[in-house]
Amino acid sequence: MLAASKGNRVVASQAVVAPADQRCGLIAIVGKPNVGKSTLLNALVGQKISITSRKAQTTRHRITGMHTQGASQYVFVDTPGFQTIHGNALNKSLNKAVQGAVGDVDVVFLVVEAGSFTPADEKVLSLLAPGIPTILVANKLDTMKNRPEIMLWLQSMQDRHPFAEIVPMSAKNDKDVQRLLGIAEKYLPEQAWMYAADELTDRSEKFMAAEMVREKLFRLTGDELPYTSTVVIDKFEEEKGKTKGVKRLVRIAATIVVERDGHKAMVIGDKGERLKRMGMEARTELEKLYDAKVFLELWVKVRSGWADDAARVRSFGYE
Ligand SMILES: Nc1nc2c(ncn2[C@@H]2O[C@H](COP(=O)(O)OP(=O)(O)OP(=O)(O)O)[C@@H](O)[C@H]2O)c(=O)[nH]1
Repeated sequence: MLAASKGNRVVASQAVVAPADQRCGLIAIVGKPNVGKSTLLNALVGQKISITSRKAQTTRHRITGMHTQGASQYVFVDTPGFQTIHGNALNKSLNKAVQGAVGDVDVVFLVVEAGSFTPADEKVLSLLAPGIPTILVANKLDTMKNRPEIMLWLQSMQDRHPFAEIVPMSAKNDKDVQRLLGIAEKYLPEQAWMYAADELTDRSEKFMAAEMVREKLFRLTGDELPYTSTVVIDKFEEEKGKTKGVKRLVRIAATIVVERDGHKAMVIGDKGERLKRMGMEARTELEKLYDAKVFLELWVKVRSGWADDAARVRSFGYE
């Protein structure tokens, strides 16, 4: 129920935060293996979810989770390559693509074990694009008991690199995690949220499917179609790829609900051309977003006055 309680909390805050006052930024969590990146991510997000961004410029990232609190939305991205850095891979597979993945985030959390900074840590640090604020997360502080030693180490870290911040903490301590969020907040650009504040459920991909069809619907019908038209997802089923390297399959059936017969004809278009195009475009984009094979069926239905009918709206799953 973590997601639900979180959802309630952030929805409440959403009501008072105007888009002009919002902050939203992409954060890459990097570090050599076993320093606690996953533990930290899970603690920051509340639960691990997989969702992709609506923002075109972030398609190189896989969004692993987000956290919305007060006026700020933290969007955590995966950086393929960094997560698997070890041994020989350091020299072989660390290439420009990996660097690119962290080249356009707003903040980097470089996670290391407090009290230690090995050549592997150094390597990760050297791959970070200059100019992006990097917060050194000195994790597993709880395992270090010697205070003077910690102070000396922190000092040496300060001398080593112009980190934006150095945060000694434990990913297993909720207060520390909150403190990290507070410290990182000022590095999030002042811009509107990319996601709804409560978009933290496993229904996110389904939500994205409706959004995508809706986007095509309005783009391809121009201003003719009233905004009361909507998209309902009737079916969203996924089959995991059983073989390694084979993409999972997502089957979606969606209904575009319009108010009048005239609107239905408009959506379908001449010989069904428009509806076909909507389906094709939405499918292509969803395949990219989900990194999956997508089958998308689109239907159009007329529901006169449906938008005024609260019970019916509820039955469509909009509450
Ligand atoms: N004592 C202590 N242990 C921690 C802390 N954070 C993580 N760990 C432990 O460190 C181990 C590695 O944590 P992960 O979160 O899997 O580390 P990771 O960096 O994601 O590892 P890779 O997936 O190999 O890159 C686990 O056993 C965690 O329980 C911490 O703050 N204190």
